[in-house]
Amino acid sequence: MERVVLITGANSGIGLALCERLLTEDSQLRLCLACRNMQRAEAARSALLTSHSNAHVDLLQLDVGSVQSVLSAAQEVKARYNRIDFLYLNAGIMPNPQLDLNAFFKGLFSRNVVRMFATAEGILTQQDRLNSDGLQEVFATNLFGHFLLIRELEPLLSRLVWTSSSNARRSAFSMEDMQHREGRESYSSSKYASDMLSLALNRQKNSQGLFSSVICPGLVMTNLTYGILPSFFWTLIMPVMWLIRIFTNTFTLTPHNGAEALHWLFLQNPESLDPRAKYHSLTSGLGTNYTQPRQMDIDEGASDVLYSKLLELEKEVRRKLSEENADEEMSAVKYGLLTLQT
Ligand SMILES: NC(=O)C1=CN([C@@H]2O[C@H](COP(=O)(O)OP(=O)(O)OC[C@H]3O[C@@H](n4cnc5c(N)ncnc54)[C@H](OP(=O)(O)O)[C@@H]3O)[C@@H](O)[C@H]2O)C=CC1
Ligand SMILES: CC(C)CCC[C@@H](C)[C@H]1CC[C@H]2C3=C(CC[C@]12C)[C@@]1(C)CCC(=O)C[C@@H]1CC3
Repeated sequence: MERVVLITGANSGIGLALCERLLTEDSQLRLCLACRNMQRAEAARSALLTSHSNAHVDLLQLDVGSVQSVLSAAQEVKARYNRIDFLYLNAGIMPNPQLDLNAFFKGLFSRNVVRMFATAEGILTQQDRLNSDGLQEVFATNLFGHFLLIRELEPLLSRLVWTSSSNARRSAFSMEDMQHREGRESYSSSKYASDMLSLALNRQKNSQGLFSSVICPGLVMTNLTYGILPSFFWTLIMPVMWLIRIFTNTFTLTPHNGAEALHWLFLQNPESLDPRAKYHSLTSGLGTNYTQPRQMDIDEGASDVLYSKLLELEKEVRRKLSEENADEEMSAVKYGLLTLQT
């Protein structure tokens, strides 16, 4: 039977590499590339069809950072498919990243140097902003849009896989400020929230046949990392990166390597997976790829609280949206009446 796989943020980086790997694994697959920019989506589709000429590759317009776009895209998915075998929640952003060079050089000579290279703890901050839905952009894109998509598509779903990060950190997340309006680690906070949400989804939905997993791709050279340091700089220091890989297997570096755990999960029976584990893509000093589960630092109770808070926020945004739509209808009627009178 043809399996249907939907991938958000599939037009570049790890998402696109995953598409390549899945098509190589199963040529009968129906892939749906959910992207915000259709030109970039078309380019990705062409690239995939060059290497897999008979592949079924569909495109879906989806901006996960916009409530209206998620709701419209979900309608479209329901019209097109009667089930989604795998939903990869991969789209993500890290806007305006700032590297603290002082902390980086201090870290180089500390006991935490390997940890710093693996997680970027203490050396990376971001500047976030409000989007047009009145939500923090990083939270909306990396977490809430995906949550809404799952809620809309729930009856069609069986497997969810989140692209999280080693940068996800408990101390960056606050339940009182889940959108991270206050701090400067919105990326870390959103990724920790996705880890929690995955656990909550497993607790709430496993009995109904829905399973969720989280992965960490390691440090990968993509548009996201080129936003932290320019691509020429990364190319320049590539020999150093290969050297560092001997000490930390988290420097996966290529999108293909980074997609290792995403691909590995595609081959696993969901019942055999640990809902409290994050599955890491790792690459050894000799360049061998493998997947390793590592326990996440998460409370089950807290994950349930986050789940309820997301449900509340969902209600609120839906109410706001229907009020806005009603207002628009009213003014259209008023405008129509006015033009009729004149
Ligand atoms: N690179 C790394 O080292 C690591 C990456 N990750 C995570 O991996 C995931 C993939 O990122 P990566 O491949 O590195 O980076 P890329 O920037 O190459 O890929 C991100 C993808 O997400 C898409 N995207 C961003 N915002 C939206 C949106 N609002 N709606 C729909 N799609 C959107 C991008 O589309 P567009 O091209 O239009 O911008 C792009 O296709 C992210 O979740 C990231 O946080 C985690 C750990 C490490
Ligand atoms: C000499 C070089 C190796 C210096 C590079 C220093 C930093 C730019 C990087 C060290 C650890 C990296 C890292 C990320 C970005 C680049 C570093 C901060 C991520 C935050 C990228 C996105 C993620 O999700 C996790 C990565 C963790 C490690």
